[in-house]
Amino acid sequence: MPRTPATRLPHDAKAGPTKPEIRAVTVSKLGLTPEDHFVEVGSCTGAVTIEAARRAGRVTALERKPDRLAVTRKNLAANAPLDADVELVEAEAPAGLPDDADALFLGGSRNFEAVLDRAVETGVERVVMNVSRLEVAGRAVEAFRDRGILDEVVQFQASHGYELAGATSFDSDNPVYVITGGVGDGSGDGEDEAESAVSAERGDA
Ligand SMILES: C[S@@+](CC[C@H](N)C(=O)[O-])C[C@H]1O[C@@H](n2cnc3c(N)ncnc32)[C@H](O)[C@@H]1O
Repeated sequence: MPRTPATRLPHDAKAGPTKPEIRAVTVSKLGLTPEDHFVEVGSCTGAVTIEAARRAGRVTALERKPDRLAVTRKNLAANAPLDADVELVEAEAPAGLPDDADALFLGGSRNFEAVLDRAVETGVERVVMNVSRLEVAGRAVEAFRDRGILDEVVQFQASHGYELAGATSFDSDNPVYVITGGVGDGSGDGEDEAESAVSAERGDA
């Protein structure tokens, strides 16, 4: 199998990029295939957009800040050729979200509840949201659970080794919460699951 090229990000934005280790986990959770229409909220540097464009057939990337959308565009060009048809949209989601997404990634958290509502309405199969702030992560997990679309929450924290006095010490990145779910995949049976878990803990028959 040909080796996936490294993602080049010569152009910088004020936020991002999502770190390579988190991108690897994110695209794996999204399970992208060439049949998929992948939609991203908050493309910023385009780091996730580029990796998704190597896997999905179609990519729609939304970014509310025009200067950051310009960075997405430039970094995409720096990684050409990419297999997917890529459309960049300047919009603050849920505005601008297409109705036919198979996989949705929320890298930006503005209006995330309304974005999740749209995901439910339009039946998005796979939804992944990355959050670094604790309070937002808590609200986001509740929002997935309330809509019956929560599969799992994984917290990642990578540390990078560096040489110190002939040995290896580590610099740690901030932790990131990767929340995954989706519509119609049998996930998140909401109240039923919650009730059985509580019963099991209480030792009910
Ligand atoms: C943490 S950055 C995303 C980093 C990106 N994954 C990368 O690797 O560069 C979040 C971005 O989402 C954008 N954003 C937040 N909420 C948004 C929304 N509802 N619609 C569109 N863009 C949004 C912000 O402007 C910001 O650029």
